[in-house]
Amino acid sequence: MTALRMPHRALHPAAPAGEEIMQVRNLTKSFGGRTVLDGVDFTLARGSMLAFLGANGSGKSTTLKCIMGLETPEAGSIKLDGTELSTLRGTELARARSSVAMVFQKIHLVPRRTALENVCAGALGRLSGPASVSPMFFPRGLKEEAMAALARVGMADRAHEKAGRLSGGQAQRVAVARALCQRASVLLADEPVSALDPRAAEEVMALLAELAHAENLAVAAVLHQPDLALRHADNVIGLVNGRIEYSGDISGLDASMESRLYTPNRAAA
Ligand SMILES: Nc1ncnc2c1ncn2[C@@H]1O[C@H](COP(=O)(O)OP(=O)(O)OP(=O)(O)O)[C@@H](O)[C@H]1O
Repeated sequence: MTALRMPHRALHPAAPAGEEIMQVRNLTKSFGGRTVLDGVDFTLARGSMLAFLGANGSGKSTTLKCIMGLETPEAGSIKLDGTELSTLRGTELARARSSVAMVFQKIHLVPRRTALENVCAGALGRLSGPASVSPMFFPRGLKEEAMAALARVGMADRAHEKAGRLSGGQAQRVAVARALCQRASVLLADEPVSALDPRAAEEVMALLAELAHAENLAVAAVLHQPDLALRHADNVIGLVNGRIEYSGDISGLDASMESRLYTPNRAAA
């Protein structure tokens, strides 16, 4: 397993830790007349990691999809850096969205491209001309930035390996490096470690927390394991049937709260 090597210097100078970068208010979404998100409120702050917990179907992924614009909420407000996303169109919306990166459970790397090329692809939103259509034309500065991002996640020595030859944990770290190369200030992770073995899962969670704190990223991760949240997250949103059951510091995630979040059909009873 590749050792994590993390220089302390931040890759991109950022705003002060603790600054609220995203405010979500009254997020409401239904599918086929069934409400799956019911007035969800939360804030993402730079320099901290928020974990979304809750039983299957409680609305965790739908929350992230609404933020990413992959689902359209019926009501609610999503403000990024103070700007309501639903008021933006075209290039303004694209620019705002490019500051939000996503990491998925099924790692979306191009397997026949190298780790370095995959990381460079994080910058596609700001490239133009030939560089935007072929890795052959990626500028040297971008490759240097991508190498720094790979070093940041402990993967510099695998930069020229095809992504398809990496282990799940290594591939997920490359996906995180791609988000760094996107220069995102918000990193959303939907079950980022569900497909990884326990040790790789621990390493990737530690990496996400370390990046949140050292790079001043606002990280939000959907997790299925409360113990991972306890070890790595700063704050928790606990959902039950699309409603917030718990919102606050990780210290409030005790055994009684866990049982409230995971008792089958509790809210439906
Ligand atoms: N595109 C869709 N069409 C219809 N129903 C959907 C759709 N997406 C999600 N749902 C439903 O919305 C509810 C919330 O789903 P969501 O995926 O957000 O839950 P989750 O908490 O992420 O669950 P899991 O832990 O199983 O991934 C579920 O009942 C799900 O079946």
